Amino acid sequence: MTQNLLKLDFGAALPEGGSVPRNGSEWDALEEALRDADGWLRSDANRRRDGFGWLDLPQADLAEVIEAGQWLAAFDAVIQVGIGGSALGSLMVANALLHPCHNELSRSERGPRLYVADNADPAGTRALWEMVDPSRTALVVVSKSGSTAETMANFLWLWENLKKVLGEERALKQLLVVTDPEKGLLRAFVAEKKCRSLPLPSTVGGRYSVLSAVGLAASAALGVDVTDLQAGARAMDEVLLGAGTMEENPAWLLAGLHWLHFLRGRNMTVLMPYADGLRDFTEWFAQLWGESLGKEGKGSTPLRALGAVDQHSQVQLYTAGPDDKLFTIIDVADRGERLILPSPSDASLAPLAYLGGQEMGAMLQAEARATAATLASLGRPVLWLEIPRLDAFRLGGLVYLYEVVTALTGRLLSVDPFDQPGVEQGKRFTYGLMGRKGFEEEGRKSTEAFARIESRTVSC
Ligand SMILES: O=P(O)(O)OC[C@H]1O[C@](O)(CO)[C@@H](O)[C@@H]1O
Repeated sequence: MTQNLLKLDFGAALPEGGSVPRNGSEWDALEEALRDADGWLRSDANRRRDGFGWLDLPQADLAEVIEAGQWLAAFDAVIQVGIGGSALGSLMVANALLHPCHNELSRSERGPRLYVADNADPAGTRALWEMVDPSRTALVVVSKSGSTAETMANFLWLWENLKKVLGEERALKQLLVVTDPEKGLLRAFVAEKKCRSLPLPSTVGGRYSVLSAVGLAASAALGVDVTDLQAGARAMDEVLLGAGTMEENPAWLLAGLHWLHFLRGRNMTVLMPYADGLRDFTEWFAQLWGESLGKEGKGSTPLRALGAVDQHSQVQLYTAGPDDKLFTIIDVADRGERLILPSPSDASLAPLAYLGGQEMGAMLQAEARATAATLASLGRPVLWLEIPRLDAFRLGGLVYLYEVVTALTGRLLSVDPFDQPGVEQGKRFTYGLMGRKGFEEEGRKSTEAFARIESRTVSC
């Protein structure tokens, strides 16, 4: 039974551009491997293991999250402090479902403005603080580990300033902490201060946490129907559970095609939605894909693109550069918004008559089709992923789909899609360079390694 979640056209993404090979072929072997990978992902043995907890989020009770969202909605502004998986999810949901204008922070007619402090850049943090009225602002600090330096730096500075303006007692009433239910520095802070908190289940990894309080609390405050978002993920899960071939199962298909193109040297994947609202979906995907699969020298590079914007920036490379990419063009069939273009009234603009009477969204869709057709005509592997409209239900489905695709692809690559050991060295070097006690050796090693970089210089 279709759930009207999406349509995925893959005719031009089959290796060698041919039909689906059968009978003991590479495709059959791959399908078998995907069946195993799916079994591994959904096995009872793994279900409670670290990293697998996101599979349960579509069924989770959202009462606490919705209550927190209602509490946050009473403020004029919500500052979410977090980085990576502790920020990208909220940004993606808010920018997809509310005012999808990629040059401005999310806001909704009804709810508060959402500000996301997701970098330790003093200019950004100061500017953000100066945009809000502290007495009408809630601070939401999100960190699974509770110790990420950038998040803690922003939290310390914003929390101390909030306390300075409001006094601790009142400031505590405007604070929400989202972190591990048992461990970590922030959990200790909650215990000490008895402030509001929501758990990020310990079996859920940061980049797989958008359908938890991490992505949903602020989204709910802005008026996003988080119940519908979750229902979309559940509907996608039902589709995937009921589909036992690559042609029926969009997760197996996407994971399988990425694998087949890896083997053929295409280790970059371009996600190019033709909708401003999905710009941050590509940012969210980039962390999910890159941090899950980039291991042991394997993995594929996620390239963020936005249609039609990157037609005027990257498409030259996509059409005439190296044939090392798999493309996914995402289109939204019904954009809701309609802008009919006027016929030019100025004589000098007469050559634009072809635009007159056109609907801008139809033009954007024509551009999406034209880009996909161009790539296909050049033999570049391209997928066409179409969602009926960009609403909470479809976004929930898309999010869950890509989480499953990423986990299955990790299994095919024989890497652990749920850890990220490669990020730790940089953090230790940072602590060393900042003079953190116990990291002296890391500081020395980092300075030594950096000396190689600055051993040769040209400056002007
Ligand atoms: O939620 P935390 O623990 O602050 O981590 C933030 C992000 O940093 C990382 O650990 C990478 O350094 C990501 O995996 C994670 O999403």
